[in-house]
Amino acid sequence: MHFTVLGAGAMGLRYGVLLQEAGNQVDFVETWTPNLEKIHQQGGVYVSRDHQNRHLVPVTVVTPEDYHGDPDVWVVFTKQMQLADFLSRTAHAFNDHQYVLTCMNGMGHVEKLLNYFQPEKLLAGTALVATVLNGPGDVDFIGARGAGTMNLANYTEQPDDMTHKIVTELKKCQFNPNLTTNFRGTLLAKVVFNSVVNTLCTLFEITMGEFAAYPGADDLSRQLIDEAYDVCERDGVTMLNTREEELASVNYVSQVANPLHYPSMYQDMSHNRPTEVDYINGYLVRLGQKYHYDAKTHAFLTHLVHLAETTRQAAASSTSTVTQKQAEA
Ligand SMILES: NC(=O)C1=CN([C@@H]2O[C@H](COP(=O)(O)OP(=O)(O)OC[C@H]3O[C@@H](n4cnc5c(N)ncnc54)[C@H](OP(=O)(O)O)[C@@H]3O)[C@@H](O)[C@H]2O)C=CC1
Ligand SMILES: CC(C)(CO)C(=O)C(=O)O
Repeated sequence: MHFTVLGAGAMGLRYGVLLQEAGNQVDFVETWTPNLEKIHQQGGVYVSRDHQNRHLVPVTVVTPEDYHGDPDVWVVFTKQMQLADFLSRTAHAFNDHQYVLTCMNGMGHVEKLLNYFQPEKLLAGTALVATVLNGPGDVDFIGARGAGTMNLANYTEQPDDMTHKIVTELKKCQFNPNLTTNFRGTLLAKVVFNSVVNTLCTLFEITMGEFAAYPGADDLSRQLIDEAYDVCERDGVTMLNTREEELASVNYVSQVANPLHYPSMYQDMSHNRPTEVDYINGYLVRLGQKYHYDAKTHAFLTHLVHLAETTRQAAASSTSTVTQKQAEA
């Protein structure tokens, strides 16, 4: 099959490189110039697994404007706030027979994708796998091959032949895909998970294992899970897990699967980039407001993340002003 990956960052590279290794034709489309330039200059991307075996994998990557292929499936892995720009710049290459698959965190992407793709060709899901971009053209797949899992569902909740073909290719890559027929329940399970783990680990600059080792972690998780479930249930979503199962999943992924991982939100915060919090905790707050439900803890955490972003960005820009003045003196 022919896959084109929109976003050659951490997760885009993980999916694209493994789909390519499984025998598919894979192209990448990227808007981040340093990444494009580095990959062109190196003749590919450096791939490691758990910081080991760093090796060069040849990949084809171009800007949206230079892309004129016609893939069977688009695989979309941008940050939520980058997606609208990616889509409008690549729109000339989209058509009605193409499928689109995304496992981005947060909510907001589905509506944007539906502006370009047929509802019956949209598959979305979640990826319980950690990946780190060390820098342009250099990616680290965290966790042993086949250790992670993913869930996916058709927007229409009606799998067709192509859905099964896509699942077969994902299986070959050992992504362990679980196909469900509950679209919103599948996506929101990960939003709830990320609203606890990504947000708290980011605020306290700790790994998932350090969070789970805190004796009060279950109390913190329960409060956020309860509020999130109160919101989702008001919206009529059939959640995949019970509240207790969701807590068990937070603990399993944090203690066993990825104890040493700093979630992707931390990776953004620590590099003074904006985070996806408005699409995770912020999404739950806005959804609650539709039903006059005040998701107070999620609102508070959303503010705390923005406060930390603002503080860090102000500190970074004052350091760069001082450095510039020293250079000029
Ligand atoms: N990483 C993970 O483990 C997981 C991520 N996801 C989700 O997948 C989607 C894609 O995320 P992900 O693949 O992590 O993100 P990316 O690796 O694609 O993010 C890279 C973006 O960050 C910015 N950036 C700038 N400088 C650097 C640098 N030195 N190193 C890395 N990035 C830099 C660039 O954007 P700019 O120039 O605009 O700053 C770049 O486009 C998101 O929705 C995410 O939540 C889901 C599961 C796991
Ligand atoms: C790897 C995982 C599951 C950890 O929360 C993730 O989604 C992230 O880092 O954003």
